[in-house]
Amino acid sequence: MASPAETYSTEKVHESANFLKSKMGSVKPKIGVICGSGLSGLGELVENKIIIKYTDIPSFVESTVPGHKGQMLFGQINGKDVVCMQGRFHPYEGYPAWVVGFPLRVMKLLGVDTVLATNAAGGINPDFKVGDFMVIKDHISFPGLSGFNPLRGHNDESFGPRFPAMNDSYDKKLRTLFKQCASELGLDNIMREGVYCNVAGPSYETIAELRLLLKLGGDAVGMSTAQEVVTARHCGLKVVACSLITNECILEYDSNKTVCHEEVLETSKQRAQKMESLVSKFIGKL
Ligand SMILES: O=P(O)(O)O[C@H]1O[C@H](CO)[C@@H](O)[C@H]1O
Ligand code: HPA
Repeated sequence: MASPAETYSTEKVHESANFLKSKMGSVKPKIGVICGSGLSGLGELVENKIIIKYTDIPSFVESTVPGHKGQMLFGQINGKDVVCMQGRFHPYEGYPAWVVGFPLRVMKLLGVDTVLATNAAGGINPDFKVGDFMVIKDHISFPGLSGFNPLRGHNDESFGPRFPAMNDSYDKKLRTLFKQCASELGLDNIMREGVYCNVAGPSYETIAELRLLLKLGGDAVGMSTAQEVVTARHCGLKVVACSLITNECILEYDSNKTVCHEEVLETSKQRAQKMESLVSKFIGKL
């Protein structure tokens, strides 16, 4: 079993990438896909799959969350070479922020230039419905704002600058293309765009916290993605990201509803096929 490296080192990221290069055969991925909770089915789109368990990759850690398979796939989606993370790492699993972002630097070294991240998220915006897709326009990362930033510590200049800009994190042209693909598939009625609030988890939010997120301009909430996006943007990868709204956020004290991970996984299962069609079409157009 791979154990988490104590601190980030340039050698370790090169070691992981070199290991993967020795396994990925003739695949030359320019596109990296990250599967969110319950969305591992996106990996089924990968043809001529080469499968590598995270636990076999030097300096990778374990994926411990149900709905995250914990393996890296190489192959083709809709004719394009891809690397696909079937499962991601979350800060609440106990991993430092840089460990959560580590695979993005590995992807960069593998030749990736565009990352498509997916996630499961709660819908804060009252107009959103369970089962909607939300292309992410921007994020608010509460862990990031309070110091849990994947770039904290020594800056590896070989990847990017000490103070990278994040105002253009979610690529406008890719967002437009993603929405256009949704239109072509007749998914306009479930396609939204909005701000993803990244919280630390693993407890879901209180009503007062959700009301705060709504007031701050958040449309959806989840416990991932921001650390990956910050790491990706730091090293110049383009990013497009899509949330699946898997559950309603409870904003009223007299509600008798609640949220649980089983509901999250169930919604993901129900929407898996639509997400797969959308991702496949989008990748085909990159
Ligand atoms: O963001 P992903 O990995 O899709 O998963 C989301 O679903 C889990 C909670 O149900 C949390 O891990 C949250 O971040
Ligand atoms: N809150 C936080 N993370 C989540 C949620 C939620 O409601 N749904 C899926 N991931």
